[in-house]
Amino acid sequence: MTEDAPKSLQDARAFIAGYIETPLPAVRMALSAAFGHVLAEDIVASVFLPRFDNAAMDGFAIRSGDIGPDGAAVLRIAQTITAGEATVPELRAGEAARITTGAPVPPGADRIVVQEAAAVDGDTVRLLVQAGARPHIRHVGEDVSRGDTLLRAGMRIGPAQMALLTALGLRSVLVAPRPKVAVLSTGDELVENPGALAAGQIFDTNRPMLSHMLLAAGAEVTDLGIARDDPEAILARLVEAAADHDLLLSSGGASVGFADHLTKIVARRGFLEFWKLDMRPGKPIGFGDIDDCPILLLPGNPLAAAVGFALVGRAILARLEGRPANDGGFLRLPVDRPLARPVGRIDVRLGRFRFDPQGGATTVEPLPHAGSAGLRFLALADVMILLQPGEAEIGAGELVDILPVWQGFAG
Ligand SMILES: Nc1nc2c(c(=O)[nH]1)N[C@H]1C(S)=C(S)[C@@H](COP(=O)(O)OP(=O)(O)OC[C@H]3O[C@@H](n4cnc5c(N)ncnc54)[C@H](O)[C@@H]3O)O[C@H]1N2
Ligand code: MOO
Repeated sequence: MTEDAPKSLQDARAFIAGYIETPLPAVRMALSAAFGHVLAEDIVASVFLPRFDNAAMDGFAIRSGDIGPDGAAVLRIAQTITAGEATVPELRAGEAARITTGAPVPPGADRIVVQEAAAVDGDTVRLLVQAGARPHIRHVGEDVSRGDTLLRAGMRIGPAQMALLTALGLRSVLVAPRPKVAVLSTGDELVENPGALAAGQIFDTNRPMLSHMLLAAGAEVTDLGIARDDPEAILARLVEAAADHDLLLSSGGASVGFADHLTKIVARRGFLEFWKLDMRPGKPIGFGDIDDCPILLLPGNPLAAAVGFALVGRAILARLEGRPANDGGFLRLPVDRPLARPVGRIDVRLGRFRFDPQGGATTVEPLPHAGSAGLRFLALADVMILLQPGEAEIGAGELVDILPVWQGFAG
């Protein structure tokens, strides 16, 4: 580590933004396979949406000139147009076309009158157009014009982006590949579930937790299993994985105990860029590389591991995918009760949304802080709350930084 290695969370995130300068090389991928990936190109519309004028309501397409001064029109039903119709004859004066929502508007027609305002009698229809009634036509290009830049490189393809790209008719897109992340748990006390626990042993909870946090964040996960507290065994697994992964993630052995080997391993084989941040839980977080593959050392305490992943791990993934490491900062919500302010370091607390039944603002209710080894309240939490250090107490209603515990594809 160098003298000026980051000590604060903010500096650590800024460091990562600079450390991972270039995103993973972009790949062209079938649109159908691209869900969850981050765009590596701007998307510029090559078509208009809608592609043709179409009816916004079920009813009758007419010419406004046929409406009398009293708003009434009696017209001959000359054609029926359903959605999907390929060729539509022109609508002449005195004619109406029965039409369904989404069907192409016939040339000559300039408004749809809803069927609720129509009385059909054989092949004629009597329509009553209310003053100020809307024409109910969706015009070519009113949603998207050819040449519009719709999505920017760095945006993730979620369900709505998928719908838009599909509507444009794109077959493939240029995206960042999913970062390949290898996850290793370390500790002599750890046992895989299912399995039998002997005295002093516990189930490895960090690996399933972190793996699913990674998957939810859009990564591809390799399970490296559990390594004993043996530096050579740990190193061997990490070196092997470094060859074909974009990030290594370890948990446990990150602190100062005589059986904590991770920082020494990284410093020996690669370079330890930073270790120990001014925050709690998550203090012994470390970051460096092994054989040029970035490695994030997470503490063994489950809450500390979750906090470290949420605050530093997601920032690394963001950079690998070509997104900013600190997507516009944190969300802020008012806390529902006073809280002691930490001194000299960030305190990360767990919180739950409180929706006001009277329709007032949503607030955050801090959950009890039961130490960084606890799992119970993490399982009840919606968010992590970042309490910035300072003097004055945090008052009820004061805005605090929050970030989701469980984040689906959102940076
Ligand atoms: N003398 C000091 N002791 C400790 C310090 C310190 O500064 N000085 N820091 C404490 C803090 S803060 C944390 S956080 C922990 C982090 O320790 P390690 O990263 O070295 O983790 P371990 O010692 O291996 O384990 C800590 C704790 O977590 C349990 N654990 C580990 N891996 C898993 C897993 N995969 N699933 C579930 N639970 C796991 C482990 O059994 C321990 O109970 O160090 C403090 N100590
Ligand atoms: O980082 Mo440790 O979990 O604060 O206790």
